[in-house]
Amino acid sequence: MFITIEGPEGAGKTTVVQQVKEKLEAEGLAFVFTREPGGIRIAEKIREVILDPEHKEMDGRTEAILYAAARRQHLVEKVYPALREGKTVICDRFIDSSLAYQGYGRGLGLEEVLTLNSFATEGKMPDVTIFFDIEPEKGLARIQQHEDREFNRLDQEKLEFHKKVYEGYQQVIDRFPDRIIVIDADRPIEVVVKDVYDVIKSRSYL
Ligand SMILES: Nc1ncnc2c1ncn2[C@@H]1O[C@H](COP(=O)(O)OP(=O)(O)OP(=O)(O)O)[C@@H](O)[C@H]1O
Ligand SMILES: Cc1cn([C@H]2C[C@H](O)[C@@H](COP(=O)(O)O)O2)c(=O)[nH]c1=O
Repeated sequence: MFITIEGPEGAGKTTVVQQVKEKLEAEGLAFVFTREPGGIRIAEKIREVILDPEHKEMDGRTEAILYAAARRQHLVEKVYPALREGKTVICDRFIDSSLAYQGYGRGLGLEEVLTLNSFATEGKMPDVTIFFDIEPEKGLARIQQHEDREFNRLDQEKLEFHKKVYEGYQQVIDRFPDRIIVIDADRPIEVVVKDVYDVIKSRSYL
């Protein structure tokens, strides 16, 4: 199974996935946890280039291509080998982030970004995607409460951009209703952790 986690900034993806990971590892289950952009050396370097707040001049298409390049390398080096070994891969963000952020947020268009990514992934899509649903204002407020968090180039975009990304996600959910499971992320962490754990456990052993 290839499971992806999606949602706006500050939705709680990283926090919840970490707690779910601890629960699953305690049960001795063979899951691989990873993230995009990143997860392997080359993709982490691409991540630094994309998210560096100093790179304000980055063009939207350049951004989309860099995400797709990081995705390609991550799939080939980490995701496919794990799937071939029969492991379930849980990835924090994947193609839907590109559709929402670059396709809608940057206005490049869903079809164009899908085409670009189809080249990078050779059509590979997640088996299941868990969408952390929270209004962008609330997600941003969460991350702003934490002074120690570094604000990357995308975090620093105006609220208007994040609202477009959120609308983009709604379009993506409408486009792929069978794959995407929406979870209300505006609830206490332990409740969200339980929902995500239940989905992962049930979907991994179908
Ligand atoms: N359900 C929740 N209720 C309240 N606060 C939460 C909840 N989930 C996460 N948080 C807090 O919100 C902040 C953002 O969480 P986290 O970094 O996990 O979000 P994220 O979705 O990974 O964000 P990003 O995509 O921007 O990296 C953290 O300080 C975290 O402790
Ligand atoms: C995969 C992917 C990510 N993004 C954006 C979303 C976030 O703003 C950052 C990643 O930071 P996180 O703290 O790890 O969530 O990158 C994007 O715009 N397009 C993508 O394809």
